Amino acid sequence: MSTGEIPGPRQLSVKAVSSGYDRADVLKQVSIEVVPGAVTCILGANGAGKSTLIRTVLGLNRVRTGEVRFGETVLNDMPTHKIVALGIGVIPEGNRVLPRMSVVENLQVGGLLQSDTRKVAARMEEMFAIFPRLKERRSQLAGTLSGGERSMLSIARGLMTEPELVVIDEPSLGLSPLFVSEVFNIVRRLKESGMTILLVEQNVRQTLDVADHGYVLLQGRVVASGTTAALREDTELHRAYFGVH
Ligand SMILES: Nc1ncnc2c1ncn2[C@@H]1O[C@H](COP(=O)(O)OP(=O)(O)OP(=O)(O)O)[C@@H](O)[C@H]1O
Repeated sequence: MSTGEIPGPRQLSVKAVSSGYDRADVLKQVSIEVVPGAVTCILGANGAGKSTLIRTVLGLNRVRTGEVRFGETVLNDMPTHKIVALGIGVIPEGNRVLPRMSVVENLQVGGLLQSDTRKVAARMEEMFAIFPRLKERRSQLAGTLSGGERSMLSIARGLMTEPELVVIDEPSLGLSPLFVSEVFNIVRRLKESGMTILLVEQNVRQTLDVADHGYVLLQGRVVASGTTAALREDTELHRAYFGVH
C-alpha cells in the first residue's frame, strides 16, 4: 500500500444501530449509508425515529448496539463537538437563528470553532455569494428576517464550519409553501456544489425530487430503502405515512 494518499470523501455509515431513551429502544437495528457527494434522505411520519437517528449520529444519544462510522473513524461514544470537528455539520430544525443578533453576528457564531478570523471572514463571503439576500441584509437583526431569509441564515450558519457532510433536519418545518420551495432550491444548489447531505424530512414529494437515495423509517425500523425512483413506487413508503397497504 502506498502512503501519503489524499484521503477521499468519507462515507457516514450507521450499522445495525439501536438507541433510545430510558430503557426502551426507539431505533431498532437501523442501518443507513450516506453516500459522499449525494443527497440521502430519511423519511418517516411523526414519531418514526428521525430525530433520534440524527441525535445518535451526532453523539447526543448513546449507540446501544451497532456502530456509527465516518470513513475509518468510529463515532460511538464520541462527544458531539469532536464529531462536528471531524467535518459533520448540522442545520437544526425550525430555522433557528439568534433573533437579537445581526445576520453577520449569527454567521460569526457559526464560525466559532474556527480560531482564524480571516478564514471566518472568507467563509462568510462564500456564504454571501451563495445567499446574496443575506448579504443585502447583513446588518439586520435575524429576528426581523422573513421566514425564507431565516432559513437561509440557519443553513448558512450551519455551513460556516465548512463541513464535508451536512445533516439538515426538517428544513421545511413551519414554512409556507413558497418558502418550502426556496429551501429545497437551496438544498439542490448545495448538492450541485458537491456537498454530501443527509436530509431528514416529512415533506415526501419535494424530498424525493431533490434526493438521490433514501430510507423510510417506521416505528424505529428501516422499512424501505433505495434510490428515490424506487422509493416513489414502494408501497412501504405509503404505508409508513398513511398506514395503508
Ligand atoms: N427525550 C425523549 N424521551 C423519551 N422518549 C422520546 C424522547 N424523544 C423522543 N422520544 C420518543 O421516541 C420516538 C421517536 O421520536 P423522534 O422524535 O425520533 O421521531 P421523529 O421521526 O423525529 O418525529 P417528528 O417528525 O415528530 O419529529 C417517539 O415515540 C418519541 O415519543
